[in-house]
Amino acid sequence: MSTLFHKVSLNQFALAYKDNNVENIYNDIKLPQRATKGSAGYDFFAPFDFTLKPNETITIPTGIRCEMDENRVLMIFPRSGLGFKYRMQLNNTVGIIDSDYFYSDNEGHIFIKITNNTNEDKVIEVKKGQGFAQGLFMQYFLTDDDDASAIRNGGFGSTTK
Ligand SMILES: O=c1ccn([C@H]2C[C@H](O)[C@@H](COP(=O)(O)OP(=O)(O)OP(=O)(O)O)O2)c(=O)[nH]1
Repeated sequence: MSTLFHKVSLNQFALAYKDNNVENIYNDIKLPQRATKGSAGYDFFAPFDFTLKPNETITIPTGIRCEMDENRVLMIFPRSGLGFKYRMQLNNTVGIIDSDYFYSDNEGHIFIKITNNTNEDKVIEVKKGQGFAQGLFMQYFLTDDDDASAIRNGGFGSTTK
């Protein structure tokens, strides 16, 4: 039984983050953490600075992968602060990280895609190390006649034929 965040390898991170400075950015990546004893969400920290003008979108390679038991799922939500102040939104509304994603060829690298959906013309500025999304672990259940047996490899529609 385990539930643990890990970093993806430097090579894997470099496939998604193409920059001369990739090694420094990678070394500074922090594993998600809860802010307080009673917090439900593990904050995901920005690996680098980014700015989003109104209606702009960015896909953040978090550098993080998550190992968890088969009956768990990690759900990614916005942090309330950025949502309340700026209408920052996840493009998929909620990110679903499946337990078998960890074993994908991409090491289960978690991507978080967000958009500045402001209706007040606000610019979102997120600094490296700032929490910009949060992940919640949940338990899920199966139907009595469930017989899913396919093996996942990859994300975002990889199991859709
Ligand atoms: O915001 C997200 C959402 C998903 N994923 C990864 C983890 C997840 O296990 C995988 C597949 O996501 P999901 O099941 O939501 O996508 P799908 O479009 O239903 O594809 P699939 O057929 O691969 O299940 O992509 C992310 O990295 N970030």
